[in-house]
Amino acid sequence: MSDNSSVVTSILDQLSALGHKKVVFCNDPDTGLKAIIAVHDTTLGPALGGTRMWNYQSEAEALEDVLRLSRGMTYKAAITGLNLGGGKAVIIGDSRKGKSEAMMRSYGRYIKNLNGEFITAEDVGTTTKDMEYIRMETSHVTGVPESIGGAGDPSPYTAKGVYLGIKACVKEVFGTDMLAGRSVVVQGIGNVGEHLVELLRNDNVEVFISDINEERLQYVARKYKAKPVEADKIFTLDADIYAPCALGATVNDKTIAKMKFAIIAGSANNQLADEQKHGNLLLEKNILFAPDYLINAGGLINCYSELTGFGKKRTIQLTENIYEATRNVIRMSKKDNIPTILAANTIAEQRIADIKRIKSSF
Ligand SMILES: NC(=O)c1ccc[n+]([C@@H]2O[C@H](COP(=O)([O-])OP(=O)(O)OC[C@H]3O[C@@H](n4cnc5c(N)ncnc54)[C@H](O)[C@@H]3O)[C@@H](O)[C@H]2O)c1
Repeated sequence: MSDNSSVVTSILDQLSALGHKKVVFCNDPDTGLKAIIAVHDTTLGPALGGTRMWNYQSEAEALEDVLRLSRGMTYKAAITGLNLGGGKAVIIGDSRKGKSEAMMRSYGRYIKNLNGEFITAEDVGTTTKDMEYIRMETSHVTGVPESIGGAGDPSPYTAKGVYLGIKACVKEVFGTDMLAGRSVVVQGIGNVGEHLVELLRNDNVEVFISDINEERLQYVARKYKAKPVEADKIFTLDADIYAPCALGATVNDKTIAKMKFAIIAGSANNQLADEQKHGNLLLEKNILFAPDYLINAGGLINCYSELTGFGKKRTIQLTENIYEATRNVIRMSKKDNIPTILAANTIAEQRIADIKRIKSSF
């Protein structure tokens, strides 16, 4: 009895600590589905966030991930000016072997039961095909294939936003946003990473790449004339920019100590292992950090356009705003001598507070 109650208390404590509204645990033995849906905040609109499928070592690890990721979505939508709240979901399992139509449709039925409070899209380990299965059960899904009326793969827009975020940082550090002659390390050359490598190589940037998938590493290296690097060597490289495009928490005590980069700007969510501590450490080391949720919003913008019916032109316009939004955050960080992540959080929180106020008055 006491064991159980302490587990319940600790889960609810975790929700309170990050300000979550709701978490739904999905368990369907018939299809093997084990998922957690987290709704962080819905002040600005329905909570939209991708579904990640990952082989988590434990349920506690999966819960921690979904809580951190869903909070990030609230901030991402807020700073991007979208009328969306923040949510995220994780499915526990191996995306290469553990998926089936039945599992995805079962998961879709859990989303349906949330009556529009949560809307999903792809993330690491899920594809447009999975979104198509979810769509068979609920309309609360985006990122479905273009052939059935969706906005398709969000990754090119995410990569474009990251590229513009890099340019905004380069302008700050080097006085011009021309990228030719600069060097960038792209960690993780999956959907977003590959598009980013292409954009950078088109600008004659020297690009180093690393990925745990050796076959993919060699393929991308050949295709774009990028330079493969062993995973454990990247943090000591003498390059201008580090672009994390794999998983989170790669900016931590150990890696910061080795870094000689001038800029960190990539697509991975939650790059700082500890926002406060590592945001400050980067400020002290004079490494300019582009807040991840600000510059990787292109994919969310694409989903928003699908939801609202705005179309590609609007997606491109909103994605292009990322350059100026990044410059604004850098300006605020310099003026107040605070980490860029803190500046971005302040702008996002202010928008949420302002809209909460008008919604409560009439
Ligand atoms: N796809 C989007 O539109 C989008 C939008 C916003 C944020 N993101 C974030 O960007 C990141 C990349 O997304 P994606 O869609 O390209 O995912 P992906 O799964 O297509 O690619 C991730 C790549 O990282 C590699 N990888 C994993 N661990 C690694 C490690 N330790 N070192 C080097 N490589 C490693 C994988 O092998 C894979 O090739 C994720 O963190 C995701 O949450 C993606």
